Amino acid sequence: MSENCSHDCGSCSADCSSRSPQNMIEQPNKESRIDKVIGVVSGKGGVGKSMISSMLAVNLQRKGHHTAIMDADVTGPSIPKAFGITEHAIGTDTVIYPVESKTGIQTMSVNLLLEDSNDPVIWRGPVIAGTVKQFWTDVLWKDVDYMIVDMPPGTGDVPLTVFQSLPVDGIVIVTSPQELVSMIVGKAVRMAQMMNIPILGIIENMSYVECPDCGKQIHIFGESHVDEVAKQYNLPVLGRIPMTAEIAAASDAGNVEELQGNWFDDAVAAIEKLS
Ligand SMILES: Nc1ncnc2c1ncn2[C@@H]1O[C@H](COP(=O)(O)OP(=O)(O)OP(=O)(O)O)[C@@H](O)[C@H]1O
Repeated sequence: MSENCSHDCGSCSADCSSRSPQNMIEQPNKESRIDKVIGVVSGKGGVGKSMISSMLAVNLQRKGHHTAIMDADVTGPSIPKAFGITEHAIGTDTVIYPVESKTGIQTMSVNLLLEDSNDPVIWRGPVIAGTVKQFWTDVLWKDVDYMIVDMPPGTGDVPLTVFQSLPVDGIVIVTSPQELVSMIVGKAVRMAQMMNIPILGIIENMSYVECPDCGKQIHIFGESHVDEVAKQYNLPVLGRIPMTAEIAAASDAGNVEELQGNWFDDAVAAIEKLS
């Protein structure tokens, strides 16, 4: 325990004996039902974490599970755009209702609450972290089998809040071949261990480009090191997602629910095993 311990574990990440993460878990809205919560994390921005979060939700929903996405990336919210959601969330004095995507995935994002979704969110860390907490406590999540939480990149205030306040059942780490994979995975692993949260595995995005003529996989960022790193931390690789024009176009046009492909099968199976 730190000499200056204020006994407020919410503002401290020290791995000490007096930490009891379970005690800090917030209660969801009393009418919500949320079974499993899966966090999607990455070491830095732009590796495709939001795209992967969206596709995990899309594939789980396709398999008949009631699915939700919480966009905890408050300053860089991308979920409504990926799903083509333009309406605002509505609420009463006591609850906020999530907005449903075309296939019925329940979504909540700060962009659904802003008057103009182009407005920047210029809030300090504790306000952002408080917003994410409210997404859990004040939103009425109806009958959710799997909630995917799209985390902001890194290991800052908001991931810490999510890990401490939400009963996260597992995390998926997203990397890309050009990242310093070993260091980034190492940090995510350590954070999850400190919070006692299981790691389901690693997904490598933008792994390769496939030649449209011969089908050869071209590793434009160089050979991947994800296998070595996965072995080092004893984690499975849950997917290698190619860089494709279809993926880019679908997330830009709000059509992620129309994307086909079996790239997420292993990750979905790992999530389903949580039940
Ligand atoms: N496999 C892929 N193939 C093609 N485009 C992709 C792929 N993955 C992601 N993209 C595109 O890259 C951009 C960044 O992706 P995304 O928003 O999911 O990243 P992110 O890691 O969530 O970023 P941030 O954390 O900065 O919000 C998006 O325009 C997305 O459509």
